[in-house]
Amino acid sequence: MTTKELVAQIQKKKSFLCIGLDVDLDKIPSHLLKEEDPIFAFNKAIIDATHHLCVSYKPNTAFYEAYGLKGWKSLEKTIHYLNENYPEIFTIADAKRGDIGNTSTMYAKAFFEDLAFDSVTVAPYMGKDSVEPFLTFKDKHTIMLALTSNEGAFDFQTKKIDDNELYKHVLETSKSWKNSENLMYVVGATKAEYFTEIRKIVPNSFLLVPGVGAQGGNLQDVCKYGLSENVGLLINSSRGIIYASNGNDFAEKAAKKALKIQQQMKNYIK
Ligand SMILES: O=c1ccn([C@@H]2O[C@H](COP(=O)(O)O)[C@@H](O)[C@H]2O)c(=O)[nH]1
Repeated sequence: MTTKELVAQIQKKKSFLCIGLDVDLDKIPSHLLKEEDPIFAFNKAIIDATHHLCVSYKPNTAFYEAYGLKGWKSLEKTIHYLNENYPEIFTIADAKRGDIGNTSTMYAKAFFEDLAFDSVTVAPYMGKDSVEPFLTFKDKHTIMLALTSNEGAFDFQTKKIDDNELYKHVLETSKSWKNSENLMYVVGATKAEYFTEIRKIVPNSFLLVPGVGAQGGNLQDVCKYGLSENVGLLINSSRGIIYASNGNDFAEKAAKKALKIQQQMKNYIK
């Protein structure tokens, strides 16, 4: 998917919501456990109930890898279901990959070609040659960790090197990489006070913003400091939406939560 198509969806749906599909078998309604593939059954119901309220879904691959081959099959079924039934949705594999060049190429093939995701999250720690292989794929997007939502972000990301914080070096340096137009960045909603500085470095890039809901990030603050001319934000909520209920009404309750966020988002879209 191109960035232009993503922006058009945001304008059409008046939403920049990304729903996280972080499926934990201990948390889903017990009646689904009788299904042949409970993870896929859960995802399908959530997607069917919420697709009109969001522009993106983000399965975190950890929640699938944890169940071995069966989990990977559920991930594959989920991305196929999305691509076949809701091709307008921007899909994110939250896998946080990145390695030496030839290995990164294989990661990129796995997520962009085999699974056909629109984007994948990548860690910047190994530098240019670990990220550039992802950037060569046309109309695919590489979402690089910049300033993460967790407390540990302060261990390294905000430490100063030559008078500037590490996350600023990550943003600035990555702009010079080949095909950098295919980059987006992860910035945590819990770090709203940093968005002004971040926008000075990447005024137009899309930012994937996790941390609203269960982690306490605030949608209003993120919008105040993070919105760009093209909206430029994908705000993610996972547990706050998908586990709104663990009864028979789980999908309906998830849709209610998503609607509440979308109703706030529409006020920010011109
Ligand atoms: O900085 C980051 C990067 C990734 N995440 C991921 O986003 C979701 C958030 O889930 P919630 O349930 O809405 O808290 C999850 O998959 C994280 O691994 C993040 O939270 N922060």
